[in-house]
Amino acid sequence: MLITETGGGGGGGGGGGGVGMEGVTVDGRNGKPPLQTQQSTVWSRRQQAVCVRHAFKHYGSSKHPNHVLSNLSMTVAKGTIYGLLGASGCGKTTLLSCIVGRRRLNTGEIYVLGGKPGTKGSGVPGKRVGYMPQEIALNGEFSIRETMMYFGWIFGMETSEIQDRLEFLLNFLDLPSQNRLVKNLSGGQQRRVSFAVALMHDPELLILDEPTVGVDPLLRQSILVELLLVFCDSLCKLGVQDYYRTIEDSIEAVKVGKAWAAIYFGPDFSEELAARMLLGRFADEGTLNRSDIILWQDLSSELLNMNLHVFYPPPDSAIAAVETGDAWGAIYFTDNFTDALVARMALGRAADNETLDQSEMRVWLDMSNQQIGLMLNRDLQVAYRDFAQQLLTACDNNPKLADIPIQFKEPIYGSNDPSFTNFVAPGVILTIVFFLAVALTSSALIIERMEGLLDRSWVAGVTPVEILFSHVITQFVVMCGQTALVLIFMILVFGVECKGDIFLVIILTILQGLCGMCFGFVISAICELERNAIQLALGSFYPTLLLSGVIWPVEGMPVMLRYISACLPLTLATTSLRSMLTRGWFITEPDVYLGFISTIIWIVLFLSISMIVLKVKRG
Ligand SMILES: Nc1ncnc2c1ncn2[C@@H]1O[C@H](COP(=O)(O)OP(=O)(O)OP(=O)(O)O)[C@@H](O)[C@H]1O
Repeated sequence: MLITETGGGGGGGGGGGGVGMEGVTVDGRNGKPPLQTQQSTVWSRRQQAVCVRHAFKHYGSSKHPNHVLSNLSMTVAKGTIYGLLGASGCGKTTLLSCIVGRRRLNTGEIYVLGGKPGTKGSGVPGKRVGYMPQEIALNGEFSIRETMMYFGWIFGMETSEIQDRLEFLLNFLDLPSQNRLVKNLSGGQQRRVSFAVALMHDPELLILDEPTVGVDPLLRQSILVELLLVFCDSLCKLGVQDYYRTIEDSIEAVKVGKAWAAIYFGPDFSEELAARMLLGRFADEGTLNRSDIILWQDLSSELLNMNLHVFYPPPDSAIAAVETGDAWGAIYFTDNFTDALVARMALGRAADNETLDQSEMRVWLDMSNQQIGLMLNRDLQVAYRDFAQQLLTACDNNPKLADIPIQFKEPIYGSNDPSFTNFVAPGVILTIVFFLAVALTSSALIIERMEGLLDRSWVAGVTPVEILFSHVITQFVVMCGQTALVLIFMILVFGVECKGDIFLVIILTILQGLCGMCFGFVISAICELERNAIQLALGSFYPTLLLSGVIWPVEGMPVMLRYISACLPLTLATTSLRSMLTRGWFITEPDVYLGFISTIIWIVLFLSISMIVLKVKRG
């Protein structure tokens, strides 16, 4: 068992000396006293619970390094409680994170339970260690029971086994109902749940990073007592299976070869040992004696030593009306407009310039809204054509003379009266689904990282692939719900036409959602803080919206921008969805399948980047 406590923090920490108890002060520089070093052979290093040799660790660049560990060596023997004492910021947490395989030393060696942390087969990170980080490192939305189930399953425990252990720990650590949510527990209760998680799988090495930080002296004492009970309990599991009533009987059992060791705890052992730890060097002789574990060992075999393990964001007024926004357009007819128009039609090519000028109506439009402006423009031309046709008919002329000499046949795709809604709908659907999914996942890993939960999972042996896929699977359900809502609203409520295969439309939309989720994971893996993730997600929204052909057709962009556009995750998918919705094309058309292919490529790319970033950060 390895425990850290900040020195001068009001009496915490391990007092020196005593059976199975060691206290050590960490670091080097900044005027803090260095650790004592110990010599040992490779074989003996592997026999220890923890063995650190010539450890050097700095943060920052090699030009301006912040040295935290400087030539530190320490040994924690199996079967001992080891207290790591040091001033705040001297490097205790750094050392522990190297021991549990979360960080690497710059130089030096670390052996944990016989292997090097992070190497194959070492079991560290993994279930051989129980780790209680300095932060609570628990998911507040889980109940105590769900928390234990979550970590129990990670450690490969059976549900029944977890339930038994849960009941024991609830009782042992005096925890409230297992159905209480972690976020509703008091600070001290949350710490004890965190402690229970570290003890859950009965690990060989228990690593506690300031288990009593932020708790009142009474709770501090009770946590220490609990620690000691765990320690005693683990000792008893190791070799002493028979219980003898008196010391003499126990010793006799060793003498006659019935037991390998006799362990004796005094009558007030737990309280005395807690007092010894709280008082440190001020503990009196009596407390020291009464808190000693008295051990008679048969050292005739190395076996007993080998098996000892311990457990963690206008013209006038008409034009004025447009200017003030009270009208979308102003139309002015000259005083003799009708006569001039009749003369224009009757005179034909003989019409003079004044007749031509007086026969024109003048229009001032507010074109700030392209859709309303273009619609008024089109409606005015249609109104003129209808009026001219009636006039020509009345004058016994062929009304077709009023038409412009172009025949628009029935369109192959779409209608003669295209709606802007049908043009933007595919892009809008995909943009909404994509960015809702980004919002869903862009902070997932950050929250876990900030709460310390991610660190705890790494130490428990969970891999980046497992972390990522667990998020993909759980968030996928929510994303499917969001996708269904968007499609139902767009098609059933806003009447967006769907001429293609609805099944393919749904698949492509879900794939885009998945793509958005994976992009969110990239953001969440890269960013350390939630606000950076929000800025990156929002920052990527506008360029994507403008360059993906969602609002402005890609064909209308400068050539350079078209290339950039083709490289965005939404562009080919939007073209594909538009082809399916308005043209009714099937997946055999390149415009359609390219959208699917590009989306899948983006998903794989985003997942790979997230995984690589997670792996690099974990290392
Ligand atoms: N990720 C990091 N990047 C850069 N510097 C860091 C990082 N983590 C820790 N440090 C620095 O390393 C030093 C040691 O930090 P560490 O958390 O190991 O200390 P500690 O002894 O556990 O402190 P405390 O008792 O206050 O928890 C501190 O100066 C800290 O600012």
